[in-house]
Amino acid sequence: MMPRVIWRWVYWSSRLRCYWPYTVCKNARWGARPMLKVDVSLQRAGFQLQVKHAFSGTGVTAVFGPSGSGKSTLLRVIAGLETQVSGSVQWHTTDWLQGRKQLRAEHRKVAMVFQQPHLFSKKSVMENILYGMPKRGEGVFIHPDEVIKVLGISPLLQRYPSALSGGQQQRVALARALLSQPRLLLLDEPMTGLDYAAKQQILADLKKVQQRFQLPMIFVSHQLDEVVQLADDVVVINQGQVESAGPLQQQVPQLAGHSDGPLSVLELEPVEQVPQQGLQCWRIDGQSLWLPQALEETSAKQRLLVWARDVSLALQPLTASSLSNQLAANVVAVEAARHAAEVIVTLSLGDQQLRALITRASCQRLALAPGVKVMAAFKAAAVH
Ligand SMILES: Nc1ncnc2c1ncn2[C@@H]1O[C@H](COP(=O)(O)OP(=O)(O)OP(=O)(O)O)[C@@H](O)[C@H]1O
Repeated sequence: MMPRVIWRWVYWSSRLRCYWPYTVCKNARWGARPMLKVDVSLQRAGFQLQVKHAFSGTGVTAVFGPSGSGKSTLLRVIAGLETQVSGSVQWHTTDWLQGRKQLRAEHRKVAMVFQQPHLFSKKSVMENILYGMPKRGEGVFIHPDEVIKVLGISPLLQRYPSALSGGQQQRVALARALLSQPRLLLLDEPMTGLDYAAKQQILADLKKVQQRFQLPMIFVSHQLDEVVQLADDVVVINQGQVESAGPLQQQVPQLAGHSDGPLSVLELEPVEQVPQQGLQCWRIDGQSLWLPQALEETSAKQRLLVWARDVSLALQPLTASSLSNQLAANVVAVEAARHAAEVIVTLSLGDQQLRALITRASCQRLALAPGVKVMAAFKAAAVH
């Protein structure tokens, strides 16, 4: 009989996720709280990359910025694919770059997924995904069966790349990257050129991969919806330098500065309620939102990108309106917008913020000021 004290220890330590086999396995795989420290410089004709940043070694980091700002170059530096770089890149306690001395790309255990899937045309999907996998069991933490299941690619395994759509090819490239057993996954705009449905599928796959394998990811994008859906942290790059960096919610104003104007990112709680007429119910600040059903049903929290220009405000609930989603909120601040005739009204929804871009004239007519209660309405946008 195991003494009661040991049972208690096993029970509580596993509840607190500090049960030793868990801790040992996790640390053996990723190291305790790994971090990627980058301090590099790279000179090209008409362009200089000068980046100093400590990337989180967990979760998903988005590298966001305008075209030509150096996002892909930075990813290639991390992967070890740029020879003309100097400085330092350190993964946890291992130097990948020191001065001009580089650890070769294949020794970094980093996998990269590019805009183009680069599959072997003469190999089947199965052969493609097993291509970079270590031969024996050593160091194999991600099993092919699991990847096939998570990405739902079993019907494709016997096909050849020429018989796959662009989205399917990219999912195969992702499977191959995962089976190379990387400690870090780099994604360089993997959804470029895909249609809406294929893009949503890849986004859903990446979320599942992150949840299932807990693999740290850095992905490059200049698409705001991708960043909002995937990223825990955001690094904004401009003209080869880090302009700002931090958790997604903190970076919302910087993201707005490089996109189509002010916006909000709302965190929605799922509600156990049967979808009605293709709409699914979500909860925010104790209020309901009905939004078009996501591609895949989920019981997890979701993020919703709301453009401030799509939010309208009223002092009373709107009736006889096509706008079905209305939320009661409080005005927190009224600030000048880019155009002199407009203002940005920041509202609080519990501990979250929603921004509305309205005309200065409307703001005065409604006498909006901090503390005023309003109804905020916006068109239902799909949750992904
Ligand atoms: N192989 C190369 N040789 C010379 N210059 C290059 C090369 N690749 C990129 N550049 C230049 O380096 C700069 C940064 O390019 P990079 O591809 O990293 O930007 P980016 O932010 O990823 O852009 P995009 O979002 O358009 O892909 C640009 O000025 C680009 O023209």
